[in-house]
Amino acid sequence: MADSTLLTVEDLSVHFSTSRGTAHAVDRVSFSIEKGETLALVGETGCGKSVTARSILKLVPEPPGRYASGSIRLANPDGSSTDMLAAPMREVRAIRGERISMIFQDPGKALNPALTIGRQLAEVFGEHRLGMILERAGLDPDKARPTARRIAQQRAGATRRRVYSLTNRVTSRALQRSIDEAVMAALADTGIPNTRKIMASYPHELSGGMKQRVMIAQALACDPDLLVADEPTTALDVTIQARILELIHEMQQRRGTAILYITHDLSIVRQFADRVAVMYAGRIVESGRAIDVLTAPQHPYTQGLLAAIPRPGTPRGQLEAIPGSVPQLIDPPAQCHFASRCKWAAPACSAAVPRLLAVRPMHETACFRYESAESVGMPQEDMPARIHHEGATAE
Ligand SMILES: Nc1ncnc2c1ncn2[C@@H]1O[C@H](COP(=O)(O)OP(=O)(O)OP(=O)(O)O)[C@@H](O)[C@H]1O
Repeated sequence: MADSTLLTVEDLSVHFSTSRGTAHAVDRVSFSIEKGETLALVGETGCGKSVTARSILKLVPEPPGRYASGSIRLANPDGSSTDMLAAPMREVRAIRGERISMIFQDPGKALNPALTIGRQLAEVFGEHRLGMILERAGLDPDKARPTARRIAQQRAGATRRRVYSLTNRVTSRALQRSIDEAVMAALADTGIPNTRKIMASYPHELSGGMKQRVMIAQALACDPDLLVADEPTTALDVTIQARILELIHEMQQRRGTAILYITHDLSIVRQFADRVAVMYAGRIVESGRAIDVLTAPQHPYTQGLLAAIPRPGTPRGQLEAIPGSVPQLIDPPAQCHFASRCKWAAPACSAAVPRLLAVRPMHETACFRYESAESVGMPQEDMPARIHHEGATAE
């Protein structure tokens, strides 16, 4: 693992047992994330983005899921690495929240139904942002650190009497005020009005959009090395979306956080991602720097996705949608999954799985058009013809 690499996913396959057979939700996926960079994972619904994201935190339910192959290695500060799939659960749990945090599509899963919002966020702040809390309270970190932890625990459920038995009353009040202020500010940052009322509420008392914002505030407060954001803003209106993206960006600047951003929205990729990986039917079919993939896409699927984006001034009905739908993932045949939807498909495409091949530095695509006929063992006439795309430099 290079010094600058934070996470390396290698040959990851995740299968689900279903009554109809084995669903190959993620099929031999490899990618890496550098420290501080934003990698966007894009693709249509059902192509395996969320399962990939959950695998990083080892959150795929087993059964029905199963990690069929691969490793997910997180670089440690001492130069070693932890394979999230092989590490003991105790170690995986310690990494969740502390080094990798996740914003889920469904906020319900990330919040504890039994605690008020104020209490669960206080715990996160007490655990992960203690330095900032102490500074704001005007306290000496060396003396006040254990006290602050206890107070955060108390806010998160321990008994008041126990905390007061352990702490000095004045320090305790200053800290509690500081934690509450930090929590309120974090909630207000995500556009939540009336933060005091929200802090006193339980998750079930909040709307979906409100819960989503609480979860985002919680994930950002963890100050992780890696934030995995799975369509974090889909349920939110456009102004709030822009604010959330700004907050994520601010944290990245402050902390050097790496981000895996999962989205359908290619305009977000354009604005925020350094690199992009395009997934189709469980596999990565193209990856590269965002600018290269967006301006000179090489895979017919990526080209189709980009052609389907509505542009200002495009008359209705003139958008090029990709014909057909994502194929079955149950016991899939060993072939290019996109062949049935591809206008350049040739016999070679149904005979084998295309490998990811560099078409220029840092830009790879899995399409037989970039293979030579000899390497695939096909007659030239059975190979798909290469096409030239505007801006492409690959021959
Ligand atoms: N618990 C499960 N049991 C069976 N199949 C599952 C399970 N979870 C996911 N899958 C399958 O894995 C495939 C990938 O799903 P995934 O949620 O990763 O897609 P996605 O690209 O994130 O889509 P979306 O954008 O809609 O979330 C889908 O075909 C889905 O049906």
